[in-house]
This record gives sequence, C-alpha cells and structure tokens, in this order.
Amino acid sequence: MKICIFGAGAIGGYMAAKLAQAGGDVSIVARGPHLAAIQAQGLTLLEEGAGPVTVRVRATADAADLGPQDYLIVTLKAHSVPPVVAAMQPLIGPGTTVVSGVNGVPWWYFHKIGGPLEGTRLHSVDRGNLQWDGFGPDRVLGCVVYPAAEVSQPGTVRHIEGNRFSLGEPDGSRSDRAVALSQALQAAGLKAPVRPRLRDEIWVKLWGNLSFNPISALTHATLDVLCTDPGTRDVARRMMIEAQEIAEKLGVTFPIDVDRRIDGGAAVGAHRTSMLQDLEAGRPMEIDALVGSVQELGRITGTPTPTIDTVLALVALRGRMAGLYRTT
Ligand SMILES: NC(=O)C1=CN([C@@H]2O[C@H](COP(=O)(O)OP(=O)(O)OC[C@H]3O[C@@H](n4cnc5c(N)ncnc54)[C@H](OP(=O)(O)O)[C@@H]3O)[C@@H](O)[C@H]2O)C=CC1
Ligand SMILES: CC(C)(CO)C(=O)C(=O)O
Repeated sequence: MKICIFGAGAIGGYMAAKLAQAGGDVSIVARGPHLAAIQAQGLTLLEEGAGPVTVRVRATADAADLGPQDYLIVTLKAHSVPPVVAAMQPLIGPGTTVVSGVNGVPWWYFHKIGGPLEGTRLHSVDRGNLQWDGFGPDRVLGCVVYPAAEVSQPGTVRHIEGNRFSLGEPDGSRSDRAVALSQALQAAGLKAPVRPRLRDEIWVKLWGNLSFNPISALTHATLDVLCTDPGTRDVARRMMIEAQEIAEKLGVTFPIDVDRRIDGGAAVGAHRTSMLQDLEAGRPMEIDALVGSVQELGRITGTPTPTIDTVLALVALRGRMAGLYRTT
C-alpha cells in the first residue's frame, strides 16, 4: 500500500514516522528547513516514555518525484490546501483515495449527505472549488485528527498526546478502502476506527476549535483559563449552542452537551490553542476553516449566528492586523 503524506509537519510527520517505523511504504511531501533536515538526517519522532526514533522516509518538495499513490493523506493547514491541489496531481491515479486530515468543516461536507443540500460547495474552505474539482469528492475519505504534536525543530516531531485518527466515508459505508487504511494505521500503533457517522465527530471536535481557538487568540488565555472564566466560558457556550442548532438541522447528533465539552477543554489544562500558537509564531491562522465555515453553514441553514459573527469579526481583524489572515 503506497501512502503519501502531503504537508508532513506536526500531524503528518507523526503519522509518517509511525507508519515508517512499522515498515509501511510511506513517502512525504514537505518543504523548507524541515524537508532539508529530513532528507539529510531522517525524520525523528519524540514520544513520551520512549527515546527518539529516527526513520528514513522518501521526502521531497515535488510530488512528481513520487507518482500515483493508493492513499494521499493531506495534513496541511486548511488554508494551505487549495493553492497546492494542482501540485498534488502527480500523486493521484485512477485508484487513489484522498484523506483529508485537516481541522474544521471539510470541503466535501455535503458530498453524499443526501437531501436538498447534496453537493453544496463551501466557499469558506474551498474558494473556487479547487479541491472539489481537483480531487473529486468520490476519492475522499474523511478523517478527524485527535493527536496533538508539534515540529520541535526541523526534522523532529514531538508527539504530545493522543493517537486516534477516526476515518469515515462521506456516505457512512464501511468501504474496503477505509478498512484497509484503518488496518495500516492500526498496524503502526495508531487508533483508526472507521465511523459510520463521521460528521457527528467532526462537529464535536469543531465545537472546541470554533470557540476556544478564536477566544484564545483574542485573549491569549490558555484553555483552562478561558473555559472557566465566567465571561469567556459564556461566549464559548453561546457559540457552541449556535453551532449545535446548525449541526442538528444538518442531521448531526451530539453525544455530549455543551457544558461537558467545555469542561473537557478545561481539563486539557494550560494549553495554548493552535490558533494562539500560530498567532504568536507569526503563522497564518486557520480562521476560515474553524469559524468562517460555521458562519457559512449558518447562512446555508438559515440559522442566526450572532455570537459567532461577533467573534469572527474580532478574530479576523486581529489576524489581519497581524498580517496572518486575509479573506480572498
Ligand atoms: N498540530 C496539532 O497538534 C494538531 C493539528 N491538527 C490539524 O491538522 C492539520 C495540520 O496541522 P499541523 O500538522 O499542526 O500543521 P503543520 O504546519 O505542522 O504542518 C503542515 C506542514 O506542511 C508544510 N507545507 C505547507 N505548504 C506546503 C507545500 N506547498 N508543500 C510542502 N509542504 C507544505 C508546512 O511547512 P511550513 O512550516 O513551511 O509552512 C508544514 O511543515 C491542521 O488542519 C491542524 O488544525 C489537528 C489536531 C491537532
Ligand atoms: C483547542 C483544541 C485543543 C481542541 O479544541 C485544539 O484542537 C487546538 O488547539 O486546535
């Protein structure tokens, strides 16, 4: 099984290192000093309770070096994907499955959902339909990424916690391609359940990213603080309740309630959300995929989103003032 991980930073690097350690046929597309270090010294994974492990993987900046894959796993930041869909084409053959390991509402959300919204395209995450047209929705296998990891120095990925990558077909079926990838990931020591209702999981994860991430970017507070401060907890709660109304109109069932989700965030502790980390490090912020997409779904479903609109306006301006966000 040939697997290419495109954008092998924190999450993709973690996945690639685990697959390579298990003897999988995995290659990566990366760039810059991180790629140079991997090419020179290999990809090093630091995991709690284990010494550093360095694996040799085929690593390139140019997808044309690698040819068509069985699985193309995309682990770029959401805003980085559309501009490189054309560059990914050499990795895609007639039998290639594209796995979208990206946070937020996925561009394929309305593929095979059934009902009147079937086939709806999402401007906020796929302007110009570059992903819809360039990958083709039938190739897509959904993925919800739970692990936390970081590139601690070029060529080195530090795993922080978690090892679950939930997989799911847009139509909820238990397909051969989903089962085969699940088995490969499990053989690499990762959890990879195939879920019949992946959209439910997407929303439970998104609940946190939608609210905690922009609130943290605006306040510079860590999760434990923003989830327990009465004012910001209330803002998160309102955003999540608006999101829940949207999601339920789209057929989603939430297995937990908003307060439990916020308590779960608080329990993570003094964690700086990825959006706060991006802001502080001067990296582009995933505002459209995590917040703008939910506002768009609010418009599509005719659901008012006053709190989401307010927080989005504030964090978008924060991002623009820092030169880390622009609406195209
Ligand atoms: N990190 C985490 O703990 C978690 C992340 N996620 C989600 O997973 C996704 C990936 O996040 P994460 O791994 O943190 O992101 P990273 O920025 O660490 O990884 C993306 C990598 O892709 C590289 N890249 C960007 N554009 C290109 C290109 N054109 N060609 C080749 N390489 C490219 C980046 O390089 P460069 O650095 O030069 O931009 C970077 O190394 C996001 O949607 C994120 O929200 C979900 C759960 C937790
Ligand atoms: C906030 C958190 C931990 C979960 O909602 C997250 O996924 C992030 O930092 O992006």
